[in-house]
Amino acid sequence: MNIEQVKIRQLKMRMKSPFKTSFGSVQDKQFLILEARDRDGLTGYGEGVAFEVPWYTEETMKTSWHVLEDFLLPLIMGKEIHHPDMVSEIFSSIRRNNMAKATLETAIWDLYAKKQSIPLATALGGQREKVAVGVSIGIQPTHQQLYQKIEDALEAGYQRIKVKIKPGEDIALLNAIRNEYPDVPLMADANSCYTLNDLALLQELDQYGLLMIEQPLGANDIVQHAKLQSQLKTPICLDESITSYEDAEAAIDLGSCKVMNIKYARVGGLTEAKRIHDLCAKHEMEVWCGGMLEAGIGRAHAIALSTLANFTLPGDTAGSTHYWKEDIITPEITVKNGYISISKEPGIGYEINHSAIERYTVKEKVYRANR
Ligand SMILES: O=C(O)CCC(=O)C1=CC=C[C@@H](O)[C@@H]1C(=O)O
Ligand SMILES: [Mg+2]
Repeated sequence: MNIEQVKIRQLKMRMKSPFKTSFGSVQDKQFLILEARDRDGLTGYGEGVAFEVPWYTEETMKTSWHVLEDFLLPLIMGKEIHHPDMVSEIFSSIRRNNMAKATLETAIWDLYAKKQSIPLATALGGQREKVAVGVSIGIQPTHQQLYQKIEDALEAGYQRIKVKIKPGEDIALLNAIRNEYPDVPLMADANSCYTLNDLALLQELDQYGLLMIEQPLGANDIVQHAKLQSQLKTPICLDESITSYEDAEAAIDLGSCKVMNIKYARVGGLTEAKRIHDLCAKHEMEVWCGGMLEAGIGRAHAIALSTLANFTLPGDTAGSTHYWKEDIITPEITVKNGYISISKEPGIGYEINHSAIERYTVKEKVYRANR
């Protein structure tokens, strides 16, 4: 592969309803799409998942664009790239900025798979023909509205329900859900809103039979989670804290979690996500694929990743209609009986809905390799 042209677009897409967490709310989602074309005229696509506000990680859509334009594209364009695994090595001189890196790295994985005429899932070493899917439900204005969302999700076949909790909306909320749905596979995501001072409260959550509690403590913490896990029955799942293979290694060594949420964008791309997956498999730690409220291109990458053997738990890879009136890929991603079937088409396995992309684009810029 030799990338001769890259187009970065900023898209603005309205979600069907706002997605609210302990740190903020999003409805008009703005994000990047990157198209990387190589000398043979084939194009790979990546999605930049950083939000407009740095509340999940330190990156934003704008920092991603800046880092791509000024640092990452110059390292890649016009260079011979034999395999996408080379990309993370090439990027190693640039610290962190993982979501920016993943935007370009995933486009190169898509391009690579298209060049080989194989599905991206196969290129990554995935073997599943379908992947199990759960759903993540943001904080709702009332319990009734939350129940309605849970009903809809169960009806659509989703295999587990994830709800968001925060101080003041935790015990009472889970209690209410468990009264209505005693047996539903349920987990709670705290997005780092507790500290070890909340130990007693977190221990109270043990009674609700949660599959896991996601990221209860600090977004960068690995040490305190180990202390907490040793005093909780509920398995801890780390999300924000795991930004690299080394973080995953430390969390396994210290016993900071029993489950890991792998988001390829949070760790800098599919190659690093695969390494973390393999490490977890070696240590018999189950993993699942997290989501970033992506549109179809980012979702397709996450779904391909989820075909690896140790993604044994349902991921946050809800189908297109869960968030969007119209997705930017065709066909749209559909969930049947709790599973998404893996496309046999080359690359991400979905066509790009160019007319939708054009309509949602608010800004774009083209970059060409210097010859
Ligand atoms: O993409 C999805 O469907 C799941 C989204 C989701 O739960 C999250 C996306 C982004 C930030 C967080 O709020 C949250 C998470 O922490 O996993
Ligand atoms: Mg999370």
